Amino acid sequence: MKTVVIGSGSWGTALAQVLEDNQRDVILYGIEKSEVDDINLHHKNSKYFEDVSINPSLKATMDINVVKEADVVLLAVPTIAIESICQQIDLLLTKKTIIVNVSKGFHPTTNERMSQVIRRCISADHLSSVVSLIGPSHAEEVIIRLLTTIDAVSLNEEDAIVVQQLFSNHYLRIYTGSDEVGSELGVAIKNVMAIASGILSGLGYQDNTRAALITRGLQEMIRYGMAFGGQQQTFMGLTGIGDLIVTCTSVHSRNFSAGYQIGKENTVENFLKNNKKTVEGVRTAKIVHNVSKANGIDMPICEEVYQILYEGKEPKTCANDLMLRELKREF
Ligand SMILES: NC(=O)C1=CN([C@@H]2O[C@H](COP(=O)(O)OP(=O)(O)OC[C@H]3O[C@@H](n4cnc5c(N)ncnc54)[C@H](O)[C@@H]3O)[C@@H](O)[C@H]2O)C=CC1
Ligand SMILES: O=C(CO)COP(=O)(O)O
Repeated sequence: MKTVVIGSGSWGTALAQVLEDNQRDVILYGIEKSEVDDINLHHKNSKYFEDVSINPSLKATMDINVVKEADVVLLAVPTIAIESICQQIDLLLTKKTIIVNVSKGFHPTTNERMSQVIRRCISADHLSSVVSLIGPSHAEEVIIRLLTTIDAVSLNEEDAIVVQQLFSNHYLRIYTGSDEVGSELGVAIKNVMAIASGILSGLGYQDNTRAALITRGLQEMIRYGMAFGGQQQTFMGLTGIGDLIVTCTSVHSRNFSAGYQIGKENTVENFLKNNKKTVEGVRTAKIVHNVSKANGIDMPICEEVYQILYEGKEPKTCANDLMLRELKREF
């Protein structure tokens, strides 16, 4: 099985190393010469992983033609680049390929989930199926082989098992799943909750507040997910509560860190001016705002995050407004 990992950023590098560790036939494709050279020449990807040596057998390339012979192509690029990369590789693929998606979020203008974008852009002749490899997994920990569990979610169970077998090893355990809607919505919306969690920490709130945020945030994820056909049970799993916990509590999380800065400064201004990192929750907050309004889904935490990011509302006021909403039963 020849696998091409597209995207020499943090997650692409960590997952390509998993395959190299598993002695699979893998190559990493990148568009940044500095990243590709760093991997090939120094066995590092210093931009993302300071002082971490990666498996010296892992090779990277800037030649996109490597996808021609691929059986599996894993897309490890931000959601905003998924459509263009799919259009690009569809011209090169020569057989039915398993496309593995690891991005968490939505298409920036159509609001489609990632697997919907991939199915739209890769022609049927070139697509075996889409498998989403998603769950609680910071690249910074997978690259140093710390124990991690995630899901291979697909409408095609056979392909989900292929991906499960390909990636599983002593430090990465893959479960399979078939609730594509619930899983993809869970991992997308948890990024908005992670921004909220960071904001609350930045404002100085502590453990009680974070527990409340995670618990009530999960309820919003379930409400939104079930409105579009996701199964409640999925939100109790790795792509629901699992990913929500890791992202809302970790300093590795770029979404949490963005929120922390915004909360600490009690304004979004500097973050919007200076951020260069992949913070998927920012665009997701806008999409969740638009879609929940259009469909009458009550998403109070996501709405306050949207107000902070896009309407310039003060974080302190948002926290206060959430607390002073009309009182109600928990369930
Ligand atoms: N970093 C992590 O721990 C995890 C990230 N993810 C998700 O994975 C996705 C990718 O994120 P990261 O790897 O973290 O981002 P990153 O910011 O670390 O790296 C992104 C990489 O994509 C490359 N890229 C951008 N456009 C491209 C294109 N058109 N063709 C080829 N390469 C292109 C960039 O050059 C860069 O190397 C995001 O949706 C993120 O939410 C999911 C789980 C864990
Ligand atoms: O999705 C992730 C962990 O599961 C990565 O989170 P961040 O994008 O916030 O770093």
